[in-house]
Amino acid sequence: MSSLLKFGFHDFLNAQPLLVPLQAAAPKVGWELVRDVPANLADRLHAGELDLAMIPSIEYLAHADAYRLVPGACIASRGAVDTVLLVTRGPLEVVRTVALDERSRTSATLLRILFEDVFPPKVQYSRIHPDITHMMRTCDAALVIGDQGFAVHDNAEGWTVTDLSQRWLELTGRAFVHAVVAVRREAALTPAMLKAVADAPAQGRALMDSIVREQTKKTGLDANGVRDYLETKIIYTLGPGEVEGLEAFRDQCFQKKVLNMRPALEFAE
Ligand SMILES: C=C(O[C@@H]1C=C(C(=O)O)C=C[C@H]1O)C(=O)O
Repeated sequence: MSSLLKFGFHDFLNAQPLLVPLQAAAPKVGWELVRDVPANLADRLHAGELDLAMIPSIEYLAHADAYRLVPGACIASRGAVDTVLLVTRGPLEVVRTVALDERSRTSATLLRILFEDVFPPKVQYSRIHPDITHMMRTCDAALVIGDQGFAVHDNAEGWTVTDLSQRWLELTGRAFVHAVVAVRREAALTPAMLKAVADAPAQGRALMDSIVREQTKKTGLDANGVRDYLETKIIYTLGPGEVEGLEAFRDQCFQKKVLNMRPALEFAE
């Protein structure tokens, strides 16, 4: 009897509609869920400590030779997502230093792609703990992802907030794929595992009332806001439009030399 596969997942609000059904499936399909922040999950999958994981999409693209995509589920958005935000004080042309949320890999890359021609040359990036007050005290701008994003919308400091997914849509006309489920090539997924991932978006939708109730309690956010975010901002199904968005991101990364090849997307089966 083989041991349980280790399946890494982040714990942001946006992950809950996938995380809840995948956790419920664990005893039946034989995986153990491991929680960590997205950047750490990427490093742990790369090191072979995890067999599969929801990782930043740039990490899948950068290591496509070692991974396959698990079909059916992702974290994507089309237009304003509300939680992947560039916060700036003053005009963009004078930005010299940018604090990057240390948990992010995809949004940090998207930021460079979107703002390369807008920021003055030689902008300095540093990865730091996602505390917006600290970030803005130490840098001219900050990239915030995940639940921390909710806190910056109505800031009293007069900061300008730019939604990166909205910018991406304006630039490309496409959805943006923030994170995907990647599996190491040597790990074999059973048909039950593949089905559990593919079914997770629909199951998450069916469980939405209880997820909204629980997450409202946990985060202290407004219940309608939580529901709107999970039901209308985040896209959980990796469909043809999301695959096109991921390919467009890959192509932009290749053009801007963030990637040194244009890997074909290969799915686990
Ligand atoms: C939509 C979001 O996408 C997240 C962004 C990630 C990244 O920048 O690497 C990783 C996981 C995603 O859940 C968010 O942060 O709210």
